[in-house]
Amino acid sequence: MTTKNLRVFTREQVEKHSKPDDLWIIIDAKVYDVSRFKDMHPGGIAVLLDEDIPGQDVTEAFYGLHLHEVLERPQYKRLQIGTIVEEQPVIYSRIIGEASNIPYAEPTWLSEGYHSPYFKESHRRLQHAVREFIDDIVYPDAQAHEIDGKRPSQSVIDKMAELNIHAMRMGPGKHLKGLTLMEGTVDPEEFDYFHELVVNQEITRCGARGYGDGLNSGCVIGLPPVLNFGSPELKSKIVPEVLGGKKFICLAISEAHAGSDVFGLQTTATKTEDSKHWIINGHKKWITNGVFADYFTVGCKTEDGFTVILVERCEGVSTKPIKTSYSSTAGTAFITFDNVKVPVENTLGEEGGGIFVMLSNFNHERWVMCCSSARSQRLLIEACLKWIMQRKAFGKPLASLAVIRSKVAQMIARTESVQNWLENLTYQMCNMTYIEQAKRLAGPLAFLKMYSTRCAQQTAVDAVQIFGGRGITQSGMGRLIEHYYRTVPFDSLLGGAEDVLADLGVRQAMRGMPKNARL
Ligand code: HEM
Repeated sequence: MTTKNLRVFTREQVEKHSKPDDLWIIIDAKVYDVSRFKDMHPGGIAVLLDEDIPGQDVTEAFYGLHLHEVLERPQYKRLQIGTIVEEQPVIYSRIIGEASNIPYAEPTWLSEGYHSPYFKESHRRLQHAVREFIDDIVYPDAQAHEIDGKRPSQSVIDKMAELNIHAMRMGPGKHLKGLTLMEGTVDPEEFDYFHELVVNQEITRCGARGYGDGLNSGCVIGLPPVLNFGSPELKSKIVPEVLGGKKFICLAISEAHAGSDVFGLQTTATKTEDSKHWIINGHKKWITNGVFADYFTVGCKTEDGFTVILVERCEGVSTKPIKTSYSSTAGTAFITFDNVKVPVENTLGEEGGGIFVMLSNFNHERWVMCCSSARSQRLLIEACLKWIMQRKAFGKPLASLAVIRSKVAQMIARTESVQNWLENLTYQMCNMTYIEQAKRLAGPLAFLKMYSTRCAQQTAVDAVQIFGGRGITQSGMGRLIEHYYRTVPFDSLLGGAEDVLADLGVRQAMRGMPKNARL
C-alpha cells in the first residue's frame, strides 16, 4: 500500500477493531491491520490475541520483541492502513549517510559539540561521502552475502574502484597520484592515515565480519608488499588491475604448521638451474580471499632464509575453501603450490629479506584491524544502549538494573580508550616515514591490537549477557550480537595472535632500554 492510500483514525476508532477477525493495532502512531497476518505471524497467533493487544497501542510490546527493520520489510509494510490523527511517528530506521545520535555510537570527533586535534574538514567531507556510499551500496550487499556466503558483488567492487576506495585503503602514497578520490572529495596530496582510518571505520559499520574480509581485504594486506618492494614493471602490471577491481590479490603466509611463527614456514622456493625462475612447493592455510585471488603474495623458505614472492594463478596453484566460523563470503582458502614456476622478477624485496617485507606490512595490517575493531565495538554499544532502554525485565527497563549499566560503562570505557590510542598512533604514522614506522611503531601497534581485540572479546561476552538468548540467536533482535560474538576471535588471531603480539611489544621495549638503567 502506498502512502497516499493511508487513512487517518482516532484511537477510539482503532479500539473498535479488537476481534480475532477484525484486528488492528497501533505501533508508533501507525495503524496496522493484522487480521489476516495473525495466522502467519512468526511469533504465533496467541500473542496477538492477548488482552492488551487487539485495538491497542502496542508500541512498547512490539519493540521489546522486534527490530524496527521488521516494519520496513515490504511484506509487513503493507499491513499499515493508516495513522493516528494529529500524531506523528517518532521512530525511524537508519537514514542513509546520517550520523547516529545515540551516545558513544560515533567517535568523539563525529559527535556534536566535541572537538578533535586530528580530524580536519577534508576528513569530515570524506567521512560523509563514504558513509553515504557504504549505507546505500555496500550495506545491503554485506547483509545478503554474509548470509548466503557468496563473494561480494562485482558491481560493488566496481563502484568502489570508480571512487578509488580500493586505492585509499592502501593508505597515503604514490599510488594515489593523479587519482580522483571519492569524486574529488579529498586531494591525493592531502590524503593521510586519518583519511584511511575514516574509510576503514566506515566499511566496518556494515556489521558483517566475513563480508568485511571478503571485500578486498586480501588487497589491503597483499598489495602493499608489491607497492613497496615490487619492481616498476611488476607494479605497472599488477597495481592498476587490482586497484581497479578487475583482479584480486591475497597475502599467503600462514600454514598448517606455522601461523604467527613465520620462521617455522615450510613452503619452499628454489631457483631453476638458469636462475631465471623460482619453483614453489608447499601449502598455505586460512588465506583470506584466496578462493578467488588471481595473485598471491607468498612467504617462502629460500636458501638465504625467508623470501616473499608474487605468484600469479597458474598451473600448479590450487585453492579450496575452508569453512571457518564466519561467512564463506571472505573466500578463506587452503592453497597448494605444486611445482609452481614463477619468474625471479616477481621477488618482492631482497632475496632472504622477506622478514623485513613482512614486518613492515604487519604494522599497516594490524593498524587496519585496530580501526575496524574500535569501530565494531561501537556498533555493540549502540545496540546495547537501545536494547536496555526498550527491553523490560522484572517489570522495569533493563537499564534500571545497576549490574547492566555497569557492563555498558565498561564497554564504553574500553572502546573510547581503544579509539583514543588508535588516533594517537595514527598521528605518529602521519609524521613518520614508512621505515620509521616499521622501526618505532611495531611495539605500540602490537600492544594496541592485542588490547583492542581483548576489549572486543570482553564487550562481546558482556553484550551476550545483556541480550540473553537473543545474543546467541542468528535472527531477530540479537542478530548483530550473535554475529559479533561468533566472529570476534578472528580479529584476535589474524595479523598475529594476542599473546604473540603482547610479547613482541615487551621485547621491543626491552631492546629500547638504556644500558645504564637501574632501579
Ligand atoms: C505489524 C505487526 C507485527 C509484525 C509485522 C510482526 C512480525 C514478526 C516477525 C517477522 C517475527 C520473527 C522475528 C523477527 O524477525 O524479529 C515476530 C516474532 C514475534 N512477534 Fe511479532 N509482529 C508483529 C506484531 C507483534 C505483536 C503486537 C506482538 C505481541 C506483543 C508480537 C509478538 C511476537 C513474538 C512474541 C515473537 C517471537 C519473538 C522471538 O522469538 O524472539 N508481534 N514478529
